[in-house]
Amino acid sequence: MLTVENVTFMAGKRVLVKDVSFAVHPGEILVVLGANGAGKSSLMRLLSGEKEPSAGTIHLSGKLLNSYTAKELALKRAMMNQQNIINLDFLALEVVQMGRYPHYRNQPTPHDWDIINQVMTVTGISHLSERSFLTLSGGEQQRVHLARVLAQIWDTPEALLLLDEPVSGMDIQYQQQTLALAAMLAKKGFMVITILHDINLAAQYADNILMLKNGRKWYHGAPSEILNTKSIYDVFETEADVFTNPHTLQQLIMPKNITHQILEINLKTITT
Ligand SMILES: Nc1ncnc2c1ncn2[C@@H]1O[C@H](COP(=O)(O)OP(=O)(O)OP(=O)(O)O)[C@@H](O)[C@H]1O
Repeated sequence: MLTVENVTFMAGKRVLVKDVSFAVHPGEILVVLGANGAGKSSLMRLLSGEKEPSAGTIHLSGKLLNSYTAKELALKRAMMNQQNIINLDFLALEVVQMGRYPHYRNQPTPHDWDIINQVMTVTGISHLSERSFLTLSGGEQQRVHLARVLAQIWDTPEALLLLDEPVSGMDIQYQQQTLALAAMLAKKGFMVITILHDINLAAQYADNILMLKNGRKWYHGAPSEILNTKSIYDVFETEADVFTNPHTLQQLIMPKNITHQILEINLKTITT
């Protein structure tokens, strides 16, 4: 279980995360939503142990997150960052292999290779294994990074999987596959926390949603409880219609067309 209690994070005098509390249980997929600059990535950096809270505590499996050694943490949580920059000329296979580094000494064992092959299959990148990472498209690179992160924790159920905008560069097929995979891992006992910008994907795949605004927890609960016109306006300052999909009973969010507002602004600029 992951327990976040009254966590605040400051960079200098700037408050990026303010007094946030929530818990995630094994088997749960939590989606973090919020406007640009709301503090989502800052929160993820705290949950991964990359940054320490300025106040409050984070416990992973009952132990204070910051008391884990780097090696222990590498076996208990994996994080896919928003920007994964690799400038060296590695093969896609070598990038995925990096995810297994914490598990072996000199060479990957047959078990490690088995996992590397499995994660490359489920992320649809087996055919890219001998390609130079630098020559891959944005969406392909993202899937290679996802495979690398999955390789790290694939054989550790109850591990914490942190995904910061994992599907942003992916086409609709891989968006669905990636989130279905995350949901499947949650069902196997992993704790999955993912930042998404697409509220419809959140409605489709989240067990719970955490909506942040100005670094604070604004809403937290099941999609059916918290996704509505008011919460979307509160958090995104955007008017949207929220329907219920008659087949799945999940929310469908349709932002209102605001072309007329933009035209008004442009018109004013042009005529002054
Ligand atoms: N080191 C820092 N020093 C000062 N301000 C920072 C620092 N890091 C982030 N910020 C600011 O804190 C706010 C939250 O940033 P964060 O990256 O967590 O937002 P986010 O919700 O992930 O946004 P996005 O959706 O655009 O990725 C932003 O306004 C950002 O400019």
